[in-house]
Amino acid sequence: MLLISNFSKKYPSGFEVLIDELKLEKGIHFIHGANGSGKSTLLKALAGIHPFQGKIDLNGIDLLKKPLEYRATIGYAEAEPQFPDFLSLDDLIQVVAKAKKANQEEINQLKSSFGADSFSGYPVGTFSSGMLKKSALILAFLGNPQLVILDEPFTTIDTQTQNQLTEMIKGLAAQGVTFLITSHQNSPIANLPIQGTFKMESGRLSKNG
Ligand SMILES: Nc1ncnc2c1ncn2[C@@H]1O[C@H](COP(=O)(O)OP(=O)(O)OP(=O)(O)O)[C@@H](O)[C@H]1O
Repeated sequence: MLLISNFSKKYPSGFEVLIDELKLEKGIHFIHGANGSGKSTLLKALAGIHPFQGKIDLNGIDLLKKPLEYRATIGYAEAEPQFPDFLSLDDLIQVVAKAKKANQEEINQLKSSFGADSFSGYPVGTFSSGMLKKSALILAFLGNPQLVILDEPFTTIDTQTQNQLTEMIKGLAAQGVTFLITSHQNSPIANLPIQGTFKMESGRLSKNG
Protein backbone atom coordinates (compact mmCIF):
# COMPACT_ATOMS: atom_id res chain seq x y z
CA MET A 1 0.00 0.00 0.00
CA LEU A 2 1.13 3.53 -0.79
CA LEU A 3 0.42 5.96 2.01
CA ILE A 4 0.73 9.73 1.65
CA SER A 5 0.00 11.88 4.70
CA ASN A 6 0.36 15.54 5.69
CA PHE A 7 1.98 16.06 2.29
CA SER A 8 3.04 19.49 1.08
CA LYS A 9 5.22 20.57 -1.82
CA LYS A 10 5.41 24.34 -2.19
CA TYR A 11 7.26 26.31 -4.85
CA PRO A 12 8.62 29.86 -4.31
CA SER A 13 5.78 31.09 -6.58
CA GLY A 14 3.35 30.03 -3.85
CA PHE A 15 1.92 27.10 -5.83
CA GLU A 16 1.44 24.19 -3.45
CA VAL A 17 0.36 20.57 -3.74
CA LEU A 18 -1.33 19.68 -0.48
CA ILE A 19 -2.65 16.24 0.50
CA ASP A 20 -3.93 15.48 4.00
CA GLU A 21 -4.11 11.72 3.54
CA LEU A 22 -4.22 9.32 0.61
CA LYS A 23 -4.04 5.52 0.69
CA LEU A 24 -3.60 3.60 -2.55
CA GLU A 25 -4.14 -0.14 -2.60
CA LYS A 26 -2.64 -2.38 -5.30
CA GLY A 27 -3.95 -1.75 -8.80
CA ILE A 28 -3.92 0.94 -11.46
CA HIS A 29 -4.59 4.50 -10.33
CA PHE A 30 -5.08 7.39 -12.71
CA ILE A 31 -4.64 11.10 -12.02
CA HIS A 32 -6.05 13.60 -14.47
CA GLY A 33 -6.09 17.36 -14.37
CA ALA A 34 -5.41 20.50 -16.37
CA ASN A 35 -1.93 21.67 -17.36
CA GLY A 36 -0.13 23.09 -14.36
CA SER A 37 -2.51 21.57 -11.81
CA GLY A 38 0.32 19.78 -9.94
CA LYS A 39 0.29 16.19 -11.23
CA SER A 40 3.99 16.00 -12.15
CA THR A 41 4.93 17.76 -8.92
CA LEU A 42 3.24 15.02 -6.90
CA LEU A 43 4.71 12.23 -9.04
CA LYS A 44 8.23 13.63 -8.72
CA ALA A 45 7.87 13.70 -4.94
CA LEU A 46 6.57 10.12 -4.98
CA ALA A 47 9.52 9.14 -7.18
CA GLY A 48 11.88 10.51 -4.53
CA ILE A 49 13.42 13.20 -6.73
CA HIS A 50 11.58 16.25 -5.32
CA PRO A 51 11.95 17.39 -1.71
CA PHE A 52 8.64 17.63 0.15
CA GLN A 53 7.16 17.84 3.63
CA GLY A 54 5.08 15.06 5.13
CA LYS A 55 5.15 11.30 4.82
CA ILE A 56 5.30 8.93 1.86
CA ASP A 57 5.39 5.22 2.70
CA LEU A 58 5.29 2.23 0.37
CA ASN A 59 4.56 -1.11 2.02
CA GLY A 60 6.19 0.03 5.26
CA ILE A 61 9.22 1.69 3.65
CA ASP A 62 9.30 5.39 4.50
CA LEU A 63 10.73 7.50 1.67
CA LEU A 64 12.33 10.07 3.98
CA LYS A 65 13.73 7.51 6.43
CA LYS A 66 14.94 4.92 3.90
CA PRO A 67 15.25 6.81 0.60
CA LEU A 68 17.50 4.31 -1.17
CA GLU A 69 15.44 1.29 -0.15
CA TYR A 70 12.24 3.08 -1.18
CA ARG A 71 13.62 4.16 -4.55
CA ALA A 72 14.93 0.67 -5.28
CA THR A 73 11.36 -0.66 -5.02
CA ILE A 74 9.77 1.83 -7.40
CA GLY A 75 10.02 2.67 -11.08
CA TYR A 76 9.46 6.15 -12.49
CA ALA A 77 9.28 7.46 -16.04
CA GLU A 78 9.00 11.21 -16.30
CA ALA A 79 6.88 12.98 -18.89
CA GLU A 80 9.82 14.45 -20.80
CA PRO A 81 12.78 12.20 -20.02
CA GLN A 82 16.26 13.66 -19.93
CA PHE A 83 19.46 11.65 -19.75
CA PRO A 84 23.15 12.49 -20.18
CA ASP A 85 23.30 12.68 -23.98
CA PHE A 86 26.68 10.94 -24.34
CA LEU A 87 25.47 7.71 -22.66
CA SER A 88 23.72 4.93 -24.55
CA LEU A 89 20.52 3.28 -23.38
CA ASP A 90 22.61 0.15 -22.69
CA ASP A 91 24.87 2.24 -20.41
CA LEU A 92 21.82 3.55 -18.53
CA ILE A 93 20.32 0.07 -18.28
CA GLN A 94 23.54 -1.30 -16.78
CA VAL A 95 23.50 1.34 -14.02
CA VAL A 96 19.83 0.92 -13.16
CA ALA A 97 19.91 -2.88 -13.48
CA LYS A 98 22.81 -3.07 -11.01
CA ALA A 99 21.04 -0.84 -8.49
CA LYS A 100 17.75 -2.69 -8.87
CA LYS A 101 19.19 -6.18 -9.23
CA ALA A 102 17.63 -6.81 -12.65
CA ASN A 103 19.04 -9.78 -14.54
CA GLN A 104 20.03 -10.04 -18.20
CA GLU A 105 16.92 -12.00 -19.12
CA GLU A 106 14.71 -9.21 -17.79
CA ILE A 107 16.79 -6.61 -19.65
CA ASN A 108 16.55 -8.54 -22.92
CA GLN A 109 12.81 -8.98 -22.53
CA LEU A 110 12.16 -5.29 -21.84
CA LYS A 111 14.38 -4.14 -24.71
CA SER A 112 12.61 -6.53 -27.04
CA SER A 113 9.11 -5.53 -25.82
CA PHE A 114 9.83 -1.86 -26.53
CA GLY A 115 11.69 -2.56 -29.79
CA ALA A 116 14.84 -0.96 -28.41
CA ASP A 117 17.44 -3.48 -29.65
CA SER A 118 18.11 -1.47 -32.79
CA PHE A 119 19.03 1.76 -30.97
CA SER A 120 20.09 0.84 -27.42
CA GLY A 121 23.80 1.00 -28.26
CA TYR A 122 23.70 4.57 -29.59
CA PRO A 123 24.11 7.78 -27.54
CA VAL A 124 20.84 9.02 -26.06
CA GLY A 125 21.58 12.46 -27.55
CA THR A 126 20.79 11.01 -30.99
CA PHE A 127 17.36 9.64 -29.96
CA SER A 128 13.97 10.74 -31.25
CA SER A 129 11.37 11.72 -28.64
CA GLY A 130 9.71 8.29 -28.99
CA MET A 131 13.03 6.50 -28.46
CA LEU A 132 13.64 8.62 -25.36
CA LYS A 133 10.20 7.74 -24.01
CA LYS A 134 10.77 4.02 -24.67
CA SER A 135 14.12 4.29 -22.86
CA ALA A 136 12.47 5.92 -19.83
CA LEU A 137 9.80 3.20 -19.76
CA ILE A 138 12.36 0.39 -19.96
CA LEU A 139 14.30 1.91 -17.05
CA ALA A 140 11.08 2.34 -15.04
CA PHE A 141 10.12 -1.33 -15.44
CA LEU A 142 13.55 -2.76 -14.56
CA GLY A 143 13.99 -4.69 -11.31
CA ASN A 144 10.40 -5.77 -10.63
CA PRO A 145 9.22 -2.54 -8.99
CA GLN A 146 6.27 -2.72 -6.55
CA LEU A 147 5.11 0.75 -7.60
CA VAL A 148 5.45 2.13 -11.13
CA ILE A 149 4.90 5.87 -11.58
CA LEU A 150 4.27 6.86 -15.19
CA ASP A 151 3.90 10.53 -16.10
CA GLU A 152 2.30 10.86 -19.55
CA PRO A 153 3.60 7.44 -20.68
CA PHE A 154 1.57 7.38 -23.90
CA THR A 155 2.85 10.61 -25.45
CA THR A 156 5.31 10.39 -28.39
CA ILE A 157 5.21 6.58 -28.66
CA ASP A 158 3.59 4.96 -31.70
CA THR A 159 0.27 3.09 -31.55
CA GLN A 160 1.93 -0.35 -31.51
CA THR A 161 4.06 0.64 -28.51
CA GLN A 162 1.03 2.17 -26.79
CA ASN A 163 -0.77 -1.17 -27.14
CA GLN A 164 2.32 -3.05 -25.94
CA LEU A 165 2.58 -0.76 -22.92
CA THR A 166 -1.12 -1.16 -22.13
CA GLU A 167 -0.79 -4.95 -22.12
CA MET A 168 2.35 -4.78 -19.99
CA ILE A 169 0.63 -2.57 -17.40
CA LYS A 170 -2.39 -4.90 -17.32
CA GLY A 171 -0.20 -7.99 -16.87
CA LEU A 172 1.92 -6.50 -14.09
CA ALA A 173 -1.10 -5.04 -12.29
CA ALA A 174 -2.65 -8.52 -12.31
CA GLN A 175 0.54 -9.74 -10.57
CA GLY A 176 0.12 -7.13 -7.81
CA VAL A 177 2.15 -4.17 -9.06
CA THR A 178 0.69 -0.75 -8.22
CA PHE A 179 0.57 1.87 -10.97
CA LEU A 180 0.12 5.61 -10.70
CA ILE A 181 -0.43 7.13 -14.12
CA THR A 182 -1.15 10.57 -15.52
CA SER A 183 -2.25 11.08 -19.11
CA HIS A 184 -3.89 13.70 -21.27
CA GLN A 185 -4.60 10.93 -23.78
CA ASN A 186 -7.82 9.18 -22.90
CA SER A 187 -7.95 6.28 -25.36
CA PRO A 188 -5.06 4.18 -23.95
CA ILE A 189 -6.35 4.84 -20.43
CA ALA A 190 -9.82 3.65 -21.46
CA ASN A 191 -8.27 0.23 -22.22
CA LEU A 192 -6.85 -0.16 -18.72
CA PRO A 193 -8.72 -1.63 -15.73
CA ILE A 194 -8.43 1.51 -13.59
CA GLN A 195 -8.95 0.94 -9.84
CA GLY A 196 -9.09 4.56 -8.81
CA THR A 197 -9.39 7.87 -10.65
CA PHE A 198 -8.30 11.14 -9.09
CA LYS A 199 -8.56 14.72 -10.21
CA MET A 200 -5.81 17.24 -9.51
CA GLU A 201 -7.04 20.80 -9.38
CA SER A 202 -4.82 23.71 -8.28
CA GLY A 203 -2.67 21.37 -6.20
CA ARG A 204 -5.58 19.57 -4.53
CA LEU A 205 -6.42 15.95 -5.24
CA SER A 206 -9.96 14.60 -5.14
CA LYS A 207 -11.34 11.11 -5.75
CA ASN A 208 -13.22 11.12 -9.01
CA GLY A 209 -14.96 7.89 -9.90
N1 LIG B 1 10.67 22.97 -10.53
C1 LIG B 1 9.70 23.88 -10.39
N2 LIG B 1 9.94 25.06 -9.78
C2 LIG B 1 8.97 25.97 -9.61
N3 LIG B 1 7.69 25.81 -10.02
C3 LIG B 1 7.40 24.64 -10.64
C4 LIG B 1 8.38 23.64 -10.87
N4 LIG B 1 7.78 22.59 -11.50
C5 LIG B 1 6.50 22.95 -11.67
N5 LIG B 1 6.26 24.17 -11.17
C6 LIG B 1 4.96 24.87 -11.14
O1 LIG B 1 4.05 24.06 -10.41
C7 LIG B 1 2.77 24.09 -11.02
C8 LIG B 1 2.33 22.65 -11.31
O2 LIG B 1 3.21 22.11 -12.30
P1 LIG B 1 3.18 20.57 -12.68
O3 LIG B 1 4.26 20.33 -13.64
O4 LIG B 1 3.16 19.77 -11.44
O5 LIG B 1 1.74 20.46 -13.39
P2 LIG B 1 1.08 19.28 -14.22
O6 LIG B 1 -0.29 19.07 -13.66
O7 LIG B 1 1.98 18.10 -14.26
O8 LIG B 1 0.97 19.95 -15.66
P3 LIG B 1 1.01 19.32 -17.15
O9 LIG B 1 -0.31 18.65 -17.37
O10 LIG B 1 1.16 20.55 -17.99
O11 LIG B 1 2.19 18.41 -17.24
C9 LIG B 1 2.88 24.99 -12.25
O12 LIG B 1 2.43 26.28 -11.88
C10 LIG B 1 4.37 25.02 -12.53
O13 LIG B 1 4.76 26.25 -13.10
